[in-house]
Amino acid sequence: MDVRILDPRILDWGIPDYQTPGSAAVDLFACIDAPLDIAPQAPAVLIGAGIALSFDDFSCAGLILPRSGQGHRRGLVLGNSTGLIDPDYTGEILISTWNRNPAGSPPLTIQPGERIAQMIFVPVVRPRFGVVQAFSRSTERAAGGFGSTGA
Ligand SMILES: O=c1ccn([C@H]2C[C@H](O)[C@@H](COP(=O)(O)OP(=O)(O)OP(=O)(O)O)O2)c(=O)[nH]1
Repeated sequence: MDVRILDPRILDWGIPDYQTPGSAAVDLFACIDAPLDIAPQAPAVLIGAGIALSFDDFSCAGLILPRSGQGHRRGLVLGNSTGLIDPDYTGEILISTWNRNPAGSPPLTIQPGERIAQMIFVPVVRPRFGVVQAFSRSTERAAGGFGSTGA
């Protein structure tokens, strides 16, 4: 996969980490010029990750996820819950950054180069839909969900 480095500071912040063995994810850095305050419950802010990708083919996509520590401990999560990077997208990867803490909490300050999210790559399956009136195969679960099997 080709990557364009749109912000040269990425090279100092850790592009070698993109190949860390054992890590499933690529950390994404906040490419901002100065510390950025994000108020609790304010509309999500788009922060550039300083990279653009060219996927080798359309069999893979990227998913942007929160970092556990940032989200659980600090309250810094994604305004879109999960970001989907389509394999035909060649623009800068953007991180929808949201402070989920209660109104009245102090703002969260994002530092330039801070790792605010992470991205994984997943295979894409493209099932061919055949439109039917009823399914020919039955299952034990059928339409049961949302706790239908117990707590
Ligand atoms: O967190 C994100 C989510 C999306 N994108 C980029 C890559 C993605 O391929 C494109 C479109 O995202 P998506 O398909 O989720 O957006 P949409 O709201 O469905 O708009 P579109 O009509 O552009 O598909 O925006 C990001 O950079 N970061």
